[in-house]
Amino acid sequence: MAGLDDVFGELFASVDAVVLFSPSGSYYERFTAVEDLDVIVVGTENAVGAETFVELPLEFENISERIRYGLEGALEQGVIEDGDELACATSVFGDGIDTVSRVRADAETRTGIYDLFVKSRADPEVVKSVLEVAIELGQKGQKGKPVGALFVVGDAGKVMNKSRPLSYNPFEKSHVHVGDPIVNVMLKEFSRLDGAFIISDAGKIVSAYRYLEPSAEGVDIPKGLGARHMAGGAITRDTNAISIVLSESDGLVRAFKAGELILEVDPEAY
Ligand SMILES: Nc1ncnc2c1ncn2[C@@H]1O[C@H](COP(=O)(O)OP(=O)(O)OP(=O)(O)O)[C@@H](O)[C@H]1O
Ligand SMILES: [Mn+2]
Repeated sequence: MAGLDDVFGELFASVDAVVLFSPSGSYYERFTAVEDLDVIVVGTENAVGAETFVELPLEFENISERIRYGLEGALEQGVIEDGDELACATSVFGDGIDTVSRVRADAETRTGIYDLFVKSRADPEVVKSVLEVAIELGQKGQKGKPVGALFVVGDAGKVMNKSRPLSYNPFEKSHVHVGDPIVNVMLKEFSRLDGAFIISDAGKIVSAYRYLEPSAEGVDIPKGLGARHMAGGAITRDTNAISIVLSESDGLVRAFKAGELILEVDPEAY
């Protein structure tokens, strides 16, 4: 007679690899002890020192997004192949892993998020820090009111050439970098004012209050978004920068690269 093991076992029978999302050390060890099993760890950091590790830029709250982005990174790194069957083990309710999803890797559903972090001109840590600032700003707003903000990251020289100042630049003679706690406070404070922040590949804040003047020709951003998003999208086609935009009107954080919308997250979900 077939038992539960047989029925649920189909979820992980003959998979090409097991993908563990942020496992504990002891949980991971148990998998490495299984013979002939490919184990991939996905997370914001490699806390278990896994041999095969794929870094997530942020801990996606939505499980299907988390899995999708994890597998996209795994595909990009070449640790899995298009069409592979994977048992993805994640935590949905508690601290520990409590759920297994069987997923087939699909190179066609590629979003480009992995490129955004790993293959941009800017340092991945810089991109991650700016995304965090935008998400935090989206959660808290300015004194409780929703705010918008536009961050252009990388290829700063060219971005400066395609923009002009709206006001004096408070970062003119400073050498401050994203990620410094004080800078995060400053960025949030200045976000009340118009224009864009320009940030270098290494994370130096080059300028605030920049009015972007990219050519918007051929840039296709979702309908309903206005000038901030258009400028933010277009500058990434005209230069090798990426941009991260917090919308004052719908509260979402979006990232653009090469003129395309790559990522859309709701700050309230973090
Ligand atoms: N070319 C630009 N460069 C820099 N900042 C801009 C540019 N165009 C607009 N902005 C900034 O975006 C703000 C909002 O503009 P707008 O409402 O048209 O954008 P939006 O895409 O609808 O963004 P939101 O969703 O935040 O309203 C402006 O007040 C200005 O500070
Ligand atoms: Mn608007």
